[in-house]
Amino acid sequence: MTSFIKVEGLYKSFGQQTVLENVNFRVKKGEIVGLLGPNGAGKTTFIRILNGVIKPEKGSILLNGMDPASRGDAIRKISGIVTESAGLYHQMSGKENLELFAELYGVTDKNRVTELLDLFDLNEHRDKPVGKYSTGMKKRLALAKALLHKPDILFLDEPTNGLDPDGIRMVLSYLKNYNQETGTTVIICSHVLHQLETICDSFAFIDNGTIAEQGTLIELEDKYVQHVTVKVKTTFKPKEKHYLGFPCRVLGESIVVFDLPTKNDIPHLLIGLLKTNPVYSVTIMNNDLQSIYFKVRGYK
Ligand SMILES: Nc1ncnc2c1ncn2[C@@H]1O[C@H](COP(=O)(O)OP(=O)(O)OP(=O)(O)O)[C@@H](O)[C@H]1O
Repeated sequence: MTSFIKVEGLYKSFGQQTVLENVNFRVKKGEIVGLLGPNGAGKTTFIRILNGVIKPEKGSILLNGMDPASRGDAIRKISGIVTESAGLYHQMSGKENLELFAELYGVTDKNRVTELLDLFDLNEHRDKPVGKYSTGMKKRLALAKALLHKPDILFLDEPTNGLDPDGIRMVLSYLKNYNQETGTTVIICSHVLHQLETICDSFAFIDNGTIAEQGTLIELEDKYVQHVTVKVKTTFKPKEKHYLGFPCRVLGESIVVFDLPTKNDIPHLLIGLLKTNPVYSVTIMNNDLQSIYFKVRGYK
């Protein structure tokens, strides 16, 4: 399949500081990609380069067949961006903000503003000044603003910062639904890994200015998680520190933790346990995005 975004050998420095170094990155159309990395890794810089706001020194970039460095205006016509500041006018109402930006973006569809106010549950607050909006409402309005011109690609820099768990769930589910309904490609930067895990199709890890790893959770798991720790809810109570040769320990009432060389040993363990005891659940404890993130970064 051809890539919607293809980056090869990208370099960017600010003065003496090299921020991005030999970045290679690919995204398929319609994918939601999580861009992860520690503070200062270069995520925002990378997004600004992809969106044509700043230029790299070296490397090739094609986004929908266009080079952002020379075709920034064309790229921004097909992209939406949500950053921390969001660029909303606080003295104006939500509806007035969207109407103003719709005009600036040349949106001709007269129903688009109402459609987005409905989609993001903001209709009730449409006439309230944005300065009086809650953080969650502002985030939803920023997303609505970014989607006014029906972009093919959406760049989101920390879209759930400052939101409570309800707000986070709401924003992420809007995003996922929107992506599924429209096939919009989404690049999302966040430090909250368990949130990304629920909505992203694949992940790219930026470390020391380069993409240290990119893939789906299954691909990353196959590469980084060989040894697995499983938590089993069962009435089985081990009398020894090993069971069927696997190290085990009691974690709490009806929970036993087993260390297995690979996930292919899980069926063998379960068949053994089920001969004598019921098993209510089995959870792998070390194959989540956060565990993989630390492995990619070289932590044990
Ligand atoms: N306009 C600029 N001029 C000089 N240095 C910059 C500029 N923009 C970014 N940097 C530097 O580039 C490095 C990467 O910054 P960037 O904002 O891209 O990182 P980030 O991964 O998005 O970080 P965070 O997770 O904290 O948002 C930092 O050291 C930053 O100080």
